Amino acid sequence: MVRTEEDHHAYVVRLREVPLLSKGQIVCDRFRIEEMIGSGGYGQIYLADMVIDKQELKVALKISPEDVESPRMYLEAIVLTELRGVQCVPHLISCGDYDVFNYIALELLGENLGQLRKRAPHGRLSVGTVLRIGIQAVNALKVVHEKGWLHRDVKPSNFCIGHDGLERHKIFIVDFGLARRYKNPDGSPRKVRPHAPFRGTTRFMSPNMHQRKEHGPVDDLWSLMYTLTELAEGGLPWRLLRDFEDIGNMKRTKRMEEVWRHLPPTMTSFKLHLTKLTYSDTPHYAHLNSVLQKGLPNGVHDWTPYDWEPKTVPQTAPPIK
Ligand SMILES: Nc1ncnc2c1ncn2[C@@H]1O[C@H](COP(=O)(O)OP(=O)(O)OP(=O)(O)O)[C@@H](O)[C@H]1O
Repeated sequence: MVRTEEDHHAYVVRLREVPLLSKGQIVCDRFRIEEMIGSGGYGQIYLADMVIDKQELKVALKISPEDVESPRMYLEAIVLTELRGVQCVPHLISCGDYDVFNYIALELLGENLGQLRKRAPHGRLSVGTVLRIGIQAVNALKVVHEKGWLHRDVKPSNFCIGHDGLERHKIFIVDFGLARRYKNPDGSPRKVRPHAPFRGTTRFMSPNMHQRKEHGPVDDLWSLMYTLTELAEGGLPWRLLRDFEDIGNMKRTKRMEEVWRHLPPTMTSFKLHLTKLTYSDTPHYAHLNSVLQKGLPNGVHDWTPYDWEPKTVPQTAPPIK
């Protein structure tokens, strides 16, 4: 099915607003729908109860209409299968089809970072929280890249915190529907395409992606840098621009140091490292993490509560690995 741009817009609005499943509905004899907890351009996410061995487990059920979006969900299921056991990725419980939908059942997570930022005072998270998010996110991307995948849609709403308790101190990466394998089976990078099709979310994509250059691990890290900037500063300078080329131009010309009013000057080293990398280079993840670590305000440690956690977390809690 080919959709015009207006059709697609109407489709996305409908997906975001109108739940396709209703409370109490049983999906595949196993999942009882509670409520819709998220939606995007390609699907809806529900909180559901899954009955196993007479016990109930709360899960996230992501559904997507079985049409042009099917390949995206198949791809997501493949990537999540390969990433099973990786801590910063939600565990894939099962996948399949139901009625006119494809579905994947996932470990239930908490709110996404976009929601947490919008709810925070002045629409910003504290620097101590954002830099520690950055450290966890760099580690998460390192694992995904080492498994041979690029995420290609790194943005605040694609990171969630854990569902409850100490899990709310952890950051998970979600939505692998735009992922791409960039390594050959022997570990070498795949051949560079002269013209890489546009993928991801314009606001967060790297300057290279604006020029439709091949995506590499470095491009996910550019998107992470823009993600951290939005979380700490409350927005990105190009947030009101609509034109793809105008946004790309502003990314190339705007000095990020002028944008970082809350993030520390050490962020310059983060950006500098990215500017030196090309498609096939392996980023120096440990260097990026040490830059973020150095910028942490005095008195902020791994176990210091994040902005959304109660301030009563025991100060002796073990550091996050
Ligand atoms: N495992 C999960 N547990 C709880 N909430 C989740 C889970 N996975 C995703 N979500 C929520 O649902 C939202 C949309 O999920 P996702 O990005 O996977 O859908 P999408 O349709 O591909 O979205 P987009 O069009 O933005 O790429 C996320 O931002 C997050 O808030």
